[in-house]
Amino acid sequence: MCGHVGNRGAYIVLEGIDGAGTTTHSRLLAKNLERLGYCTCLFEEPSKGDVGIVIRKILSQGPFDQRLLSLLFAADRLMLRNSIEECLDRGCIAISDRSWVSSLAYQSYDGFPGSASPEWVYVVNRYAMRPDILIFLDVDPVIAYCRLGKRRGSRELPERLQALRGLARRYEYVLELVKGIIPLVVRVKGSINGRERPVESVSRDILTVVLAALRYWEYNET
Ligand SMILES: Nc1ncnc2c1ncn2[C@@H]1O[C@H](COP(=O)(O)OP(=O)(O)O)[C@@H](O)[C@H]1O
Ligand SMILES: Cc1cn([C@H]2C[C@H](O)[C@@H](COP(=O)(O)OP(=O)(O)O)O2)c(=O)[nH]c1=O
Repeated sequence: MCGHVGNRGAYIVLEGIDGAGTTTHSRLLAKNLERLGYCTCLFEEPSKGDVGIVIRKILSQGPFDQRLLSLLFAADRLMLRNSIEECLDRGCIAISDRSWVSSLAYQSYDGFPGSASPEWVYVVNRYAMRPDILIFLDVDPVIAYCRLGKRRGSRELPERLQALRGLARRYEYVLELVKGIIPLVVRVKGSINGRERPVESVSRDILTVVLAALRYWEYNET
């Protein structure tokens, strides 16, 4: 997996359990960086392309074999790769709502049918882009569960909370695994002591981390 640091732009990925705020904060990060004069491109996984559409349909229909999903997700992100590289070649910052790190966590969670080993998922994603910065939004599963309920306007099933807890544990394991692969892995608190944290505080923390890394890399390139 290849990284792109310095004057070729940077690839930043936001990760977390469902409801952690990856969508909200990838958009806010792009907006904040643009305001500071950086050029950005936003990506999301699953994508809005043909394979991404198939994945979303499968996800909406209930439990599905995770090994098959791993392959679909890997194909979807390989199709995104050219667009991400083009963005980086222009010296822009590519920001992605999720990456293969989601696959390591979700598709290896044994609460879903046909779960795969993280090692196999990693191999399947051999040609996926390696993020330069991984921001993990650390949100209490209960808070995420309540957010998901609000989003749908109804209470989520109790099994959903159990899955969120299981996925949070998978992420802990996966973050340890990727520490040696991704140059910068940062945990940002999306909730504190089981309480909501204002969106603005979280996005300020994310921006601070990203700017520090970009400036460090820019400085060390020249
Ligand atoms: N501190 C926070 N950070 C991000 N989202 C928050 C926060 N507090 C409340 N929210 C709400 O939680 C929801 C997060 O949704 P979203 O960004 O789609 O999460 P994800 O993409 O990780 O599932 C949004 O409706 C947002 O308004
Ligand atoms: C990228 C990726 C996502 N997913 C899951 C996480 C989410 O539940 C879902 C993405 O759907 P989405 O509605 O975009 O959720 P979110 O806004 O929380 O990102 O797909 C995987 O299981 N594996 C993957 O590799």
